[in-house]
Amino acid sequence: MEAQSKKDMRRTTGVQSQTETVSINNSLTKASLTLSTESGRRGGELRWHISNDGKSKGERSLDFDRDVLGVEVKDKRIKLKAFEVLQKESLFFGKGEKERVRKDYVFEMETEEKATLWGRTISECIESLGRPKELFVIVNPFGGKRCGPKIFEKEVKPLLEAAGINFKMQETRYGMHAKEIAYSLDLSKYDGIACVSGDGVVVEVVNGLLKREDWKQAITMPLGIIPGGTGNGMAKSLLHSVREEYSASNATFAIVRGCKCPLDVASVVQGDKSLLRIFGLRKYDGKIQFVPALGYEEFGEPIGESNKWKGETVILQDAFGNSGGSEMHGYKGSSTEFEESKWRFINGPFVTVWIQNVPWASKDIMPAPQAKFSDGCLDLVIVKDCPKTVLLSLLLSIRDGSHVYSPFVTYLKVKALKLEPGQRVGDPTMGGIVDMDGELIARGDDAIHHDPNWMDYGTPFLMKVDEGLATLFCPN
Ligand SMILES: Nc1ncnc2c1ncn2[C@@H]1O[C@H](COP(=O)(O)OP(=O)(O)OP(=O)(O)O)[C@@H](O)[C@H]1O
Repeated sequence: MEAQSKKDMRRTTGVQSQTETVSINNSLTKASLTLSTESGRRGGELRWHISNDGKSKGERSLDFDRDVLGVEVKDKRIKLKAFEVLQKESLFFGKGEKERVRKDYVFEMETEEKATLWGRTISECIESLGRPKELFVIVNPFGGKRCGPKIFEKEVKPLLEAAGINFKMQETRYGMHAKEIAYSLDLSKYDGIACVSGDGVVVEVVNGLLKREDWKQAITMPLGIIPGGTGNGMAKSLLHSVREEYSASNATFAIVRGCKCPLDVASVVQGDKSLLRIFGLRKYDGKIQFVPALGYEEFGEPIGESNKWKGETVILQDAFGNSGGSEMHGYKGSSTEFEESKWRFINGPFVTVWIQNVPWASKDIMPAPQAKFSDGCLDLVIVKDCPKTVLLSLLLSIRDGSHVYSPFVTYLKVKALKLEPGQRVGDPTMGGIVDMDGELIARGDDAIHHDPNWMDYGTPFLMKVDEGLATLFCPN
């Protein structure tokens, strides 16, 4: 009989179910273990009756993919380590974002053999989901409110342990350390790199991977983002897309589950300097030239032949910021040429220009509601010069993305973009500030301290996108 059950459970297509008597909290009930195979992916759930004083109180179930971190068997007992959804009810809007809670369910089977068999079956089912087994975790102790190490200890580590994921954790010791780590890490030992940080450290990791000789392979390493900084637009964008509550533990669970999605990588070129960035040029005054994406060809004005953008030679810096010249290895930026494309332009004055690849710039600012992780486009959001009262309401509406309906906002998708920084709006003697992922990269005023790493404010920037070059762990 047991051999037969085992054989049934191991069939690889369709749906199989088996029911057993189990004891939960000293009360006997029936539980069904169901396995299914859909498009080669195995799924499964455990479902059981709840009763009180002999009266049925309905059913409960745990889906191994969506709700369970791991399983443990001891003697006749099976422990399912769950991280299950509690649907929060919002007073005004019905169902709110999904909140998860950590809970263990212990099922006592009739015999040790039955517990071993079900435990093994559940464990095999979870293993077939393609979850990571070994993770490298980078923690920025100086990100945001400097809570990275605490977030790791309290929220990340317990979930990784419950899921049986081995990890090596390293705190960054100085700026750009994450880039160095990604540059030299033995990637063959890991199934992913998780960052407990803001978006800045994730960008460093992408840049570090792209500087490697083996960058083509290295950039396929899945990256996980657990919010621990001030600018956590990526984590917010990922969780919000599936209505999951924005939290470090939900972001960790997305990594545990092992679903992946592609991520566009934007390269930014300025003469012989170059930066690779995922998204996020936040403030800019001046002129914009662009190659519109399909469906956005009517935006702006056409550029005459004589003013056409000619492109620039891409010479990247090496992993640690030194210009390497032609002998340098690593990724050389997007190779798509736009010289023959139909460039268009929009001139200022602008109040703000946002260039995003993800909808959220931080946990409560959504400048680009239409942005997609991997559509090969940059979302360009231009706030034109407008009265101060309008600007104030725009700044408020940017929290839910409704600013895009304002007549003072132009929103379009572009394939390539050239920025020519101009003077600050309202003060022709001052230049603006170019800020990327919250990091100052160029400024046009007479700053007392001029950082040698800043780009030249007067020289145009060219941005291009490499569609789906990197890979992210995502919640679904
Ligand atoms: N130990 C450290 N000491 C100083 N700087 C560090 C350290 N570790 C990382 N950094 C730098 O901190 C910067 C910001 O990191 P991160 O994105 O994690 O946090 P953040 O709070 O969102 O920051 P920001 O809002 O400034 O982008 C990165 O540029 C990184 O190089």
